[in-house]
Formats: sequence, structure tokens, C-alpha cells
Amino acid sequence: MSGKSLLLKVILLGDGGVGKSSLMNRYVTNKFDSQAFHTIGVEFLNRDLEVDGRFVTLQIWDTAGQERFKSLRTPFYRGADCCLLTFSVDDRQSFENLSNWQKEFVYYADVKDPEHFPFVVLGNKIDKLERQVSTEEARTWCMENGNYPYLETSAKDDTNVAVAFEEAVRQVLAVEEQLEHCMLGHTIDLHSSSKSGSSCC
Ligand SMILES: Nc1nc2c(ncn2[C@@H]2O[C@H](COP(=O)(O)OP(=O)(O)OP(=O)(O)O)[C@@H](O)[C@H]2O)c(=O)[nH]1
Ligand SMILES: [Mg+2]
Repeated sequence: MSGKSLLLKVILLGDGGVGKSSLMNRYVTNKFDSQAFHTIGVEFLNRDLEVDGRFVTLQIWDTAGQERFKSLRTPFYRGADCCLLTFSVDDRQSFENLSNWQKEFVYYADVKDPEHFPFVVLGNKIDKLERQVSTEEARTWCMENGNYPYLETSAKDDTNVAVAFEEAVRQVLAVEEQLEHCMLGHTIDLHSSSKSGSSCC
């Protein structure tokens, strides 16, 4: 199993203009466009990587954050393995909208167990000097809303961009390993005369 490449779908959500497309393009093509156009609907790009000895093909889905494109993006949420909730540290409203993005994702992706779904929160544009959201405040939100990992990024300066996508992979692998562990517990249970040793799921 560990030798096989795994295809993982991660989806970038967040308000229009926070830098979702810029993060994806920086990570996959190592380019940054200071005059990027708003996304209409969705786009995706793949990148292969290795995380902790696992070979992964990351399929990154970049969505349109503007409200008027809602009906174009939501059909693509299903099947996502991880959701990157993105805001811009110089835009308070984009931070305050994180809960709405989380709810929209859970609803349209039809997530059965939201408490255990791997979300990662990204505070982008940390190269900007005028911040409207502090690191502490963002960390607190993450802790109180599901204990999500929080990373501060700059697509412009290429700060933490690869780290952010690698963290997404780690979160998915951690959930997957937990599931495998649970299934193993059940398998043992079926063939054993004694009661199951696992009670994790
Ligand atoms: N200074 C700075 N500007 C950034 C950064 N990331 C993106 N931008 C700029 O912010 C603007 C919006 O970036 P996009 O990547 O298009 O934002 P988006 O989230 O994809 O927006 P939608 O497609 O409308 O949802 C562009 O002008 C980018 O050049 C960053 O890390 N730092
Ligand atoms: Mg975009």
C-alpha cells in the first residue's frame, strides 16, 4: 500500500481575492501574477509530491470565491479529501467569513462526519504590512472550531506555500491511517473468538 501513489483531492475555499488561485499557481507552476483575474467556476492542477515516505498526486481544486459564482463552484466539493479554508490577513471580512465557508463545504460536499474532516486554515498575504487579523486571533479561531492546523502564507513571496499543501496531505493521511487502524481492529474481531481490541470507531 505505501508504495502506491495516492490521488488526493484538496479544495481551496475562501472569499474572492484572498489569493487561492495565486497559492495554487505558486505551488504548481512557481509563478505569481500581481494582476490575477477572478476565477469563474473552478479550475484544477495536479502536482506529485512525497510526504513522510508516501507518494501522492495532489489534485488541487481552485474555486471562485465571489458570491455570484456559488452555483458554479459547489457541485465540485464532493469527494474532496481535504479543504483549505483561506483568508487574507489584510482583510478582516474574509476571516470572519471562514465559518460560512466551512458550512458551505460541509453541506455541499455532504460530509458525514464534519468533526473529523481534515480542514486546514490558511492566512495568506503575510507579506503585507497592514494586517487586520493577528496570528493569535486566527490560531484561537482554529482551536475553537475544530483544532485545525493554521499556516500563514504568502503566494507573492512563496512563504509556507509548499508547507501548507504538505500539511493538507498529512492531515488526510492521518485520518486514513486512523481508518485503516479501525478496519484492522474489525478484521481481527471477525476472526477472533474474543472481543475486539479496538474501539476507535
Ligand atoms: N501581496 C500579496 N498579494 C497577493 C498574494 N496572493 C494573491 N495576491 C494578489 O491578490 C489578488 C487576488 O488573488 P487571487 O489569487 O486571484 O485571489 P482568489 O482567491 O483566487 O480570488 P477569486 O478567484 O476571485 O476567488 C491578485 O492581485 C494577487 O496578485 C500574496 O500572498 N501577497
Ligand atoms: Mg481565483
